[in-house]
Amino acid sequence: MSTMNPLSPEALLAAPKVLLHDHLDGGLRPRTVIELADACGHEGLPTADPAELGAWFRDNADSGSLVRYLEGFAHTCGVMQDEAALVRVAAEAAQDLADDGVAYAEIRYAPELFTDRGLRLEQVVEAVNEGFRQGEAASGNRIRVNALLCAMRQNDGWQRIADLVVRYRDAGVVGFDIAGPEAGFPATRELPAFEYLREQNAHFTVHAGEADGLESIHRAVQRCGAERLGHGVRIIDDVDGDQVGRLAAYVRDRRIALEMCPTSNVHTGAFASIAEHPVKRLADLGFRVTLNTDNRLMSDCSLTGEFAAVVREFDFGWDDLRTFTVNAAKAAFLPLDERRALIQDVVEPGYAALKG
Ligand SMILES: O=c1[nH]cnc2c1ncn2[C@H]1C[C@H](O)[C@@H](CO)O1
Ligand SMILES: [Zn+2]
Repeated sequence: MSTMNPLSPEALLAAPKVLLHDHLDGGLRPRTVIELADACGHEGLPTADPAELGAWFRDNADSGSLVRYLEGFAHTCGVMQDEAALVRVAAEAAQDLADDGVAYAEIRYAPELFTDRGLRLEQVVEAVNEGFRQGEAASGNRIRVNALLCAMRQNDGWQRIADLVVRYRDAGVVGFDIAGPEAGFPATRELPAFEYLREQNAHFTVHAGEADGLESIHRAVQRCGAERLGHGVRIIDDVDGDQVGRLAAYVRDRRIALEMCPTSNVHTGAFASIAEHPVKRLADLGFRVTLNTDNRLMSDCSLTGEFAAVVREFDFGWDDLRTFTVNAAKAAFLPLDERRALIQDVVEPGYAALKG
């Protein structure tokens, strides 16, 4: 650990960060949920007090079950059913991440969840893009944001979302994902959507190895062709001490990024505590580990906070945090020149300055 510059909260906030796994509908400001609910007539919020509502989301999320965790999204998606709301939520997300020291983010959402009041999928994508552009500008362009579009694994019609990803590939959408409950909804349920994306040379990540085990990771990587894994934490089940099994070795050797979200993983019951999280073991074994937020509202977290939590628990130093950030920049769904520029012009100088 560097003794030159302590890993203070201020220094961690200032460190340039790259965020690959953050859900738009999991990151609203509590006050915005309340104001939008008022404006659109969404009923059933447990309280109209922002601090209490934030605590309610957190308590609901900290349930030990992914299915329970996902229940909180009814209240965020419920208030995101018109274009103005989507623009606002997306703009605020970009600003909040910029204020958290995030230089580049890929924010994901499922367009089909915002069509209850008649919006078309294209209107959803365009409104969210507009919000990201507004948020970038409002932050003084301290951050750049791209979108990932999710299909919900329990719903049919993943191909429609894959089509949107290809259609908007030059307009701020850089990849595809599937989200929602893992158990009972394998990633191979609509395999042709992934085959289509590969045929189109489009990028995708897959939520796997969070609630379900190694077989879900095997399906995502070997059947679907995932370039990154959402969470992927159960890959640790294929590791015994320093013995790395065949699937884990494949994931490590192909540099398939693990989008790890420690606080969220504790809330959904993947691990009992951050201390039991495999982030350090996997990093030591050479996996392409990245640190992420998942759902900033539901898990009451920030990327700076996730950095602080793993520093506290595992004694990571500046070099480790720089490695996690470079890993994320390398795994971003950006063209190679832009990934290199992010690393050389933003990440490396930022950490060099902080390290002292
Ligand atoms: O950690 C997660 N695992 C699986 N699905 C998730 C997770 N966090 C959020 N989601 C779901 C709920 C959202 O409505 C959806 C799209 O952002 O993705
Ligand atoms: Zn997620």
